[in-house]
Amino acid sequence: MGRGGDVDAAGALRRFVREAGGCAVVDGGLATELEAHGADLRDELWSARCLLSAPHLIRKVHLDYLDAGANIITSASYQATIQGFQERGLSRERSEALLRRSVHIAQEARAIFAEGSSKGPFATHGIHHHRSAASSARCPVLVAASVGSYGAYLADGSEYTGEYGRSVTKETLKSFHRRRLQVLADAGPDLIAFETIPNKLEAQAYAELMEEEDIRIPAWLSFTSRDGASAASGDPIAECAAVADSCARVAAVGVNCTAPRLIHGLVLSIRKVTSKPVVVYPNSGETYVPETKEWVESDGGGASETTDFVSCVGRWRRAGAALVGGCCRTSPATVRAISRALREPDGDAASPDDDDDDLPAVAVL
Ligand SMILES: C[S+](C)CC[C@H](N)C(=O)O
Ligand SMILES: N[C@@H](CCS)C(=O)O
Ligand SMILES: [Zn+2]
Repeated sequence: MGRGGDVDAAGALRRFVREAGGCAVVDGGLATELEAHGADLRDELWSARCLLSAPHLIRKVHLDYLDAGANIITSASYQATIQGFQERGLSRERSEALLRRSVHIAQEARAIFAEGSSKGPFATHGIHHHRSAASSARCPVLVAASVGSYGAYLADGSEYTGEYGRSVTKETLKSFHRRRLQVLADAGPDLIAFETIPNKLEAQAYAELMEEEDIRIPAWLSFTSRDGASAASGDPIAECAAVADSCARVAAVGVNCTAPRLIHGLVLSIRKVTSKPVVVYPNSGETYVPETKEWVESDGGGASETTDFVSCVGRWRRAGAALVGGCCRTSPATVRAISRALREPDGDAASPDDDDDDLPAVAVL
């Protein structure tokens, strides 16, 4: 048994999910919402660029997601790496400070939101809004430190293919992520979100790093998929989820930045190999074009899929999802609708889903 043998990260997250009403709301796309507010992310650093140029905008977007009912907000560190910043001429110290800053900005937003909430239902940071049930005092907001995959750093869209080349081994990935993970963990987030993972190798690297660095902060491992059966690389999703299941420090496992139409089947496949909470935060269903860093409508869905996104939330929950949010090209409006859908009687786990027959019981629900 590893050093994490006495850790029950999944149990702690299950308690949080229960406090949140049985299914927690994760925020929506951060980078694409920054873009919607005018940030230009056509850059190798993508959203991490805003840590340098527009930290106030990052805080605003976090606040918008909190206003929309998010129980968990995710830091702007997805594409923030020490290597990426150093390639821009920043010192190691400054690079590490920017990583810490990403977590602190989210924590600042949470504090501002809490202060506004305590002044009454319509007083949050001076904006008249409808206080959501999800943001009740009973359920504290969690800050997740985002760790984007090695593919994110490559800035070539390989978080959607998992094609890192033969020379990239598990050790390469561990040494790439090690210091970054230490710095982010030291900044004091409540969770670590290893997200947009395209292959099993990177999941193994993360699980080993959590043990070797004795990271006590619960983490989730969230994969991308293009076919609904495997991670982007072609590694079966069940094998990827099993890696997460075998690590006591991993609190949840799931899928993000994947088309909504693939989510239901992926949740069912993941549930077959783990009783850890399942997290899903699909993108809009559009496809990312790395060369132009733009999104285009997909053949199989696109805009109409986005419209249907929220109507699927109850079904995903009945399939076993315990944390639901949005990824790229989703917005605070999406998160508000998810939050409402989960609070509706129909959004609960009471009605059995035909597809769930052969699945183990999940304690969180
Ligand atoms: C999740 S993708 C849309 C992030 C951006 C990508 N790594 C790039 O730099 O092009
Ligand atoms: N947390 C990141 C994920 C990108 S795939 C974001 O929302 O920008
Ligand atoms: Zn995304």
